[in-house]
Amino acid sequence: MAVSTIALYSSPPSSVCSASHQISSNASYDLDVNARSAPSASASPSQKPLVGGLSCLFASPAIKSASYSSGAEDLGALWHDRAEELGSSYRYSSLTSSMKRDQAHQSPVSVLQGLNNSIGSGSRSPPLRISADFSSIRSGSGGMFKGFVRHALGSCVDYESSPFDLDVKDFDLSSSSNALSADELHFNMDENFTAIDLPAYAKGLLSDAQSKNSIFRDDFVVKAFYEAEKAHRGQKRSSGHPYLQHCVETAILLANIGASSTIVAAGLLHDAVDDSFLTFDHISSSFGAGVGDLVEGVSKLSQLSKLARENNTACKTVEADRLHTMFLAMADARAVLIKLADRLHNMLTLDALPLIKQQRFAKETLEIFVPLANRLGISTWKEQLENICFTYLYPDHHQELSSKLLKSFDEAAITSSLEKLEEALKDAGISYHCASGRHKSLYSIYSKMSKKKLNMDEIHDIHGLRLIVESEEDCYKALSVVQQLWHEVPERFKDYIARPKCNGYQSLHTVVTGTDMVPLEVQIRTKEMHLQAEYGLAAHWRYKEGDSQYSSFVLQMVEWARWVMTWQCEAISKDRTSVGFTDSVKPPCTFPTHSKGCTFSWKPHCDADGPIFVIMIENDKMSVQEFPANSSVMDLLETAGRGSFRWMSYRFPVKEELRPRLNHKPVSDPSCKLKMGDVVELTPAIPDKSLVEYREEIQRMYNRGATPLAAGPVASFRS
Ligand SMILES: Nc1nc2c(ncn2[C@@H]2O[C@H](COP(=O)(O)OP(=O)(O)OP(=O)(O)O)[C@@H](O)[C@H]2O)c(=O)[nH]1
Ligand SMILES: Nc1ncnc2c1ncn2[C@@H]1O[C@H](COP(=O)(O)OP(=O)(O)OP(=O)(O)O)[C@@H](O)[C@H]1O
Repeated sequence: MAVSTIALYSSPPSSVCSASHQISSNASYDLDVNARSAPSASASPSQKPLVGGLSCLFASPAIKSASYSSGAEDLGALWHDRAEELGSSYRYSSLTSSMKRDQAHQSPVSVLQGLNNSIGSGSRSPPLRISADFSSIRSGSGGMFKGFVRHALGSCVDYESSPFDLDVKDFDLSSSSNALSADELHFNMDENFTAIDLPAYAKGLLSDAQSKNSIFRDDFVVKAFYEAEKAHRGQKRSSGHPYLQHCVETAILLANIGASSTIVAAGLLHDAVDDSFLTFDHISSSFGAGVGDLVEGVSKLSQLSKLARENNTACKTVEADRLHTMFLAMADARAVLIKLADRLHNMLTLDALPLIKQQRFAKETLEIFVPLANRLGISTWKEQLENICFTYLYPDHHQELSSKLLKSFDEAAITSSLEKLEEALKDAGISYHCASGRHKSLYSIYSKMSKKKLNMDEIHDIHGLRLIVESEEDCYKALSVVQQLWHEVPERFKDYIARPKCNGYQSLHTVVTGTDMVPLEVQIRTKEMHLQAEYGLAAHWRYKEGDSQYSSFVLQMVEWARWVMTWQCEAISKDRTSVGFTDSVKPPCTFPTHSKGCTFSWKPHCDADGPIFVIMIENDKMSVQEFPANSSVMDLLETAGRGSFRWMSYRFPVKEELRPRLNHKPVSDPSCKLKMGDVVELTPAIPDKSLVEYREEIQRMYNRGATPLAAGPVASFRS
């Protein structure tokens, strides 16, 4: 079966998203990544197919606005960095907690809490390839980070005096202009649970989501929408837009890559616990532990990301690498996906924040989230994130490059070249699996120019075609078709089939002068070679990360995470099956279930000695530490202790006693085992002031030649 895909961006960029389209040379050559999407005049950015590595080329705020007409720009720039901006943006109203709870009880969602719990068994639509019973997955405490989160958020919640104060006219919901009216909202749940219970702006959001993706008509997802509305009622983002809008846009991004209803529901609820009185347990009991665990996982990732951002942790390569690994290994890979969608929407609406914060978030996104999207193989999101970061971090370079490229991007040339190639292949009787074309993204061009010290004319793959054929022989036959169609640029031919790269990468590359003299890089490979180039040793994510030496632990984990993505996201799964990847029905390695039974979490079974990465906070400084498998808190204290012999100048080591807290709770049993992503805070048992006094006392004694006494305050030290 052949699949033709071209995903391009129009110039001017206002049609970037709606220009995504496919060419089916045969009706059965369908690669409909938006299978569930309702027809929509304005496709969202994430409706672009993943095949071919799509790029969002123009990420400047103005252009973004033009591009994301389906919703994102309507939010304006609304990101509220909850933990950082609480004072300025959120406030408590005069409502007391109990009043808030009462209010919650009267909300439509309380009606739902009595619904049959089977609704909470995860997805109404069955998982794509393997059926999984999420209801059997329990989260344990369900609130490990809750105290931490509460503490961090402080007075973050802005409860309006009336949940219905918000009126649709207060918000720019132009994205809903073509949406259904509230009366037409689709759901079919409890008869007491009607659209009338929703404030007008929320009805607009729901109908808008339903018009974009039919998964928002799924009862389970609608129920999650109501719960999210209840949780965020009255809350606004920095720009004044309702917080719920962010949750819905995050969920739409997930829906548009074909995520299951469990993931979409968790996307709607991803901030519900951190920002309201809802608990993980409540979410688990209402929606099943699958959703509860995901929301908890996202919350934990958010906290770690905030810590890392505040400490600028990821600026060090080693720690950044550890963070990438930790993020993937500590949580269900689907939680990482939700966190990425959350970050993408926040980046799309970054304008509302002050410059310094825009840059801090852009830097963190580039250091942590882009590599995660790369590792998960979500290339559309990766490229959008990169391009947005580029705009904020290097506005001058971005401006310069985009103005040059505006002139040279020629997607019409790619479309016509692809058509021409397909026609010629047909005439020559060469069958192929997939033919695709892509523009290189602005940021990718910028990176390549910086890394290789090239100017723009020296980048030959700004426009590229890729052909996946059946056999090696067909590769060469197709090459000669290409050579007959166009002029080859001298010295640009590479035969990585005859001479594979060290990592095993195989493909034929040539650069031709295509239609209108646009240089066109053509890659030709078999599907086995392609799988190697996407998922194997020569995987694109590894190629893009450079020369890193990965432990088998990291490699297995990424492979696992990608497999989960394939399994859980229709679009990615179609991408793989279009080139004949059939192994996606089973994990690439025999992984056991997660300790709490979660089949989506990675566990280093194949390599039981894989390291554990732990966040250590000592003297208010955060670091990511690596420990061998099965290490305990005691082992960590030993390591920390080694760095804590503070007064070596006294010629005897004095180590302050450290009081560890594990995930915000005092440690009662230091032999307890550390887990990936644990946060260990080390605080001296002795207050700072006393330490100074003790130090002076010891110094005095030492000067007098006396032995430090074991009695009194000095007893608090142990060497
Ligand atoms: N997945 C994967 N792709 C690769 C690898 N090496 C090269 N490629 C692809 O091949 C393209 C060009 O590779 P080469 O022909 O070797 O070109 P180059 O010398 O690296 O640079 P240019 O010729 O300037 O593009 C890259 O843009 C990638 O798309 C690899 O190890 N893995
Ligand atoms: N000629 C091509 N045709 C179709 N897709 C391509 C082509 N070259 C690369 N791609 C895909 O485009 C996506 C974006 O790749 P990107 O342009 O960032 O890097 P690259 O071209 O693969 O590498 P480099 O920047 O080192 O040349 C990836 O999914 C990649 O596999």
